[in-house]
Amino acid sequence: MHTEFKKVAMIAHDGKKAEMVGFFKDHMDVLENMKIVATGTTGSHLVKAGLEVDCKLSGPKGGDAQIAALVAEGDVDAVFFFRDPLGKHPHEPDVQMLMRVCDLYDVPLATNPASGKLLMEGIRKFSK
Ligand SMILES: O=C(CO)COP(=O)(O)O
Repeated sequence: MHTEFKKVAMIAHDGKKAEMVGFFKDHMDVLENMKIVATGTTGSHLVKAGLEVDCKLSGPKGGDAQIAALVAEGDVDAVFFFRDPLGKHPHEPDVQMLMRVCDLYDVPLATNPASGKLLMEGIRKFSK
């Protein structure tokens, strides 16, 4: 199991971006000690909220696939992916692939804010 958290990925579907920004601000104390990578549009929102973020392509243009590749390479230690279960996503195969790769490599994946909070508390504990 992952006990060292150096880099996390943050991704949110459009209907969840506001919640992701709030979540990001609420956990600034943990995140400021970490590298952050994000899909393009999510990342641009997070940059505005105040931290350095490595912004990949937008999700529908391949951003989820880029983050999946980082997970497969062992370069991402946890994924926060706030999904919108009511939305339609043209890149659903990429979304499934990212989640599958997290399961394949046993990388923690939080797909909603409630599980995100619990994962962040775990990261906080291991980072002490
Ligand atoms: O589509 C996404 C996740 O599947 C998110 O991508 P953006 O952050 O570019 O909107």
